Amino acid sequence: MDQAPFDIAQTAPASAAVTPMMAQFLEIKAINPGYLLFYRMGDFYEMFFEDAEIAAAALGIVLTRRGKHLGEDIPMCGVPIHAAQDYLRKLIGLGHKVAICEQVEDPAEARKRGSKSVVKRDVVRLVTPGTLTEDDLLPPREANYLAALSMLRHGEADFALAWADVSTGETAVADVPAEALMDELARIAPAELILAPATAEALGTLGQALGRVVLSKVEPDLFESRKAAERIGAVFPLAEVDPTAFSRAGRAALGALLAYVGESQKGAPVALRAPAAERVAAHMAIDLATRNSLELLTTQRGEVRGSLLGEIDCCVTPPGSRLLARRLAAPLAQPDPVNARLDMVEALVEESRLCTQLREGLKAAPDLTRGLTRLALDRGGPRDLLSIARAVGAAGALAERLAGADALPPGLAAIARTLGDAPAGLAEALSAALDDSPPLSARDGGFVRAGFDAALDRERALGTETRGVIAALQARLGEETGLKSLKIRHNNVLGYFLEVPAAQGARLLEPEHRDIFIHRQSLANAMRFTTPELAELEGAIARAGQAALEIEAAIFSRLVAETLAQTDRLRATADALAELDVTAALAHLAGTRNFCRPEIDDSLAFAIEGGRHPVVEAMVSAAGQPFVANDCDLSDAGLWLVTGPNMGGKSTFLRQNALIAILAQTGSFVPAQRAHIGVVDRVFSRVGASDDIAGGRSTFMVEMVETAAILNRATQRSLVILDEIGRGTATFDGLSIAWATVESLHDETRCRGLFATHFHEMTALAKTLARVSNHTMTVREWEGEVVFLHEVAAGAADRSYGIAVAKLAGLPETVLSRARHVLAALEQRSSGTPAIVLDDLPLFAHAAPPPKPDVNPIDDMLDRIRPDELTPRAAIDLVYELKTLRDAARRS
Ligand SMILES: Nc1ncnc2c1ncn2[C@@H]1O[C@H](COP(=O)(O)OP(=O)(O)OP(=O)(O)O)[C@@H](O)[C@H]1O
Repeated sequence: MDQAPFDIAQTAPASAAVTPMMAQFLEIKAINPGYLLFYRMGDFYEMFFEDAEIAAAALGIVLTRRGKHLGEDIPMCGVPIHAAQDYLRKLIGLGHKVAICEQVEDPAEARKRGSKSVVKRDVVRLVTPGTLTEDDLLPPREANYLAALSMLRHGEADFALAWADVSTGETAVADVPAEALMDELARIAPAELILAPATAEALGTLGQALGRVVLSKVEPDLFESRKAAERIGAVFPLAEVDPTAFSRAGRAALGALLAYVGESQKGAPVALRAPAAERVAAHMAIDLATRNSLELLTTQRGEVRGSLLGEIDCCVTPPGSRLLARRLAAPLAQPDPVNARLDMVEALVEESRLCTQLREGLKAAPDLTRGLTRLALDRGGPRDLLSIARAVGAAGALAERLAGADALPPGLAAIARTLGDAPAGLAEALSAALDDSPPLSARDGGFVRAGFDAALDRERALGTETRGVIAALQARLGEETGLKSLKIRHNNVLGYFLEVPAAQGARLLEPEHRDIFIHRQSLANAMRFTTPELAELEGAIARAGQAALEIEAAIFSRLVAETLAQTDRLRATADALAELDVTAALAHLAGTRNFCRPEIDDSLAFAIEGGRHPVVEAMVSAAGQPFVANDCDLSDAGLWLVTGPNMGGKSTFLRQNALIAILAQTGSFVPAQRAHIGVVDRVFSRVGASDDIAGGRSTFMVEMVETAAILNRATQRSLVILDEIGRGTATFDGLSIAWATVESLHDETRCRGLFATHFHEMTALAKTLARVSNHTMTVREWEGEVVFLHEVAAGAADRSYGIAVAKLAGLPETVLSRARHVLAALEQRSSGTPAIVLDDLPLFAHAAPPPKPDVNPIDDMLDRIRPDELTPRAAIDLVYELKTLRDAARRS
């Protein structure tokens, strides 16, 4: 511990030059710009100057002042070490980056250099949103990506992205054409994106659209592609990763990523896996607006609950959930790999007993990847080792279970082989050595099983025996001194000591005892002593404890080394476990939610029978209502114009078809009776009129920019979902834009599409455009009320029932009746019948409110009475109240 933690204050008079500690602080701060410096002082991390102001405000902790620097007070705040993790989580969550600066020498060493010398400190770790490895800083079921974006103005690719989840080691690289950049970033959704300042500038305001991503601008040097090759070579063996296999931009991005991760871990090895080279075209492209509108991984409020992922995630392990999220974010774009996944799911749908058993078995498999990474970074503990042992054990059992099944599809057979190849010997060695519930950290010992190591058992026995001897000593000294209340106790400050009540303490200071009892401390009620014999026993316990700790530390290191030597097999095991979990979860989902296997091929089919929206269905059935399934056939460039009342279910219908395509290409069964889909290369889903105030674009501007993106980028293979495009401007402008958009999608793009609109005029398009057809959400009118049937039928709606919906929403009757009046006039005008022009309507002359209905207050009260719920007392009160009402009525 630092002996002079506050020497900033002690040795810095107003006029003084910079103190040695302040000099050290400033030097470390200068080489870590952009980071809040957690500066270790004793049991606290302290922050100074602007860091203190930022952290105090962010964490809601007290900002104090301590000492002076160049005549000014130094703002300071601090967090205790034991709670540092919580504060770190908060700061990182707010997008801050933190440099952890520890004391890196024993204070005794510093003292040898002179009483004023400062303990050496150094930054041991940079904590940034993208480089977290600690379990309590990471949500277990979500990946946490760090991405590096490189930009080449000339060359093989415009941009390249390299990204990694530092906590699991998963790494990937992809060349990304400029037009696909935002889609890819939306897919990966990194927590932190590193880029050179020039790249940031080129992105301009696009960067803002990335939402919660923390942008870390770094030296352009980091992206130098020649240095990158060296860095790649230093981290991965050439046999595993050939730097020349990547494009120049890809190398630059990967090199920068490795450099940044290396720097953040400060000398610990970069524990990443050989990067997978990803092809952008291999995935269905889904841009950010579509992801948001379809609420794929999170809702628009940023919650998993209520999103598609939240609804379908039945995985029983966190790595399974992470893999499912990754797949859902990047559905495949070729039929074969999709069908291979579907074969696996189908096999488990058909073998539901096997599926249940596998899911049970998977529950026993802890998350081994994150533990493995922590061990590689020297940040792991005995619990991580035990998790690995248990996961491998579970893998073995699952492999056996799979081996018992016949005719597994190739994907499941491969999983069975990998699981069977899990390092069982290692798991046995770990389980034999480790206690069943070991502590988190190896530092305190106590995690090696009794009977595992003879030398350790001996030292432990010595400690235990000596404790027995101490108990005997207490009894003997009590006898010898005649002080029955004499007790031997232990605390962290004094170690072992004898304690007697204060009144009896004086006896032990008398000459006959003085040679044996050495006074240590006087308290109000007690006096504390030691004896040479006790000191010796204490020494023996400490030596045995120390020796035991050293033996345990050596065993731990050996086990870690043995585990890390199996890294490749362990990672393969982890991958197979996650894939099995996802497959079994999708099979379970298909079985419990009545999903069907989609037929996926190269055609341009899009034929859904009895399709449902998985999230709305769950919501509606939770409320005890049935969900109405609907067909949709857009095969061969069909465009459906969907009209119908507000609240009729148009948006639900549109989105459910996009979700069915996404689920199908993820390799999942789909909520439908039958589905035939020719692979979709991109899905666009737009809802008219949502604004982007933060991005500085008006409602209508957003709508038009997005419509332009669709018209420019959709292909014949795309699926386009447009929900009320054109509603954000004057009726005729909106109608003409919507009209022209549908024509262009029909004639030029020739994609499959669904278009919901309240512009009934557009239904005329079906007469002129061959593949446009009209569909409507059916309603029934009953006693002046509208009943939504949620059924899609051929044909066009004749009205929007907006006023009926407004009534449901509780608009006052005066406003409703006025609206009906205006509507009738407008309808008359547009149908060309006798001209009531709008000017004729007394627009601002409100109709008088309808007279209040005549309610007799006595009847009203009687209606409200529930006799069975009345106490005798309340009944009497009621009789009085009724009489009062009757009297009042007579008077009026
Ligand atoms: N197929 C269905 N079966 C049962 N209930 C449904 C169905 N579709 C929609 N609903 C219910 O109707 C509500 C409104 O649906 P939706 O938002 O799709 O209507 P809409 O026609 O798009 O309305 P608006 O034009 O006002 O945007 C949903 O929240 C859901 O509760």
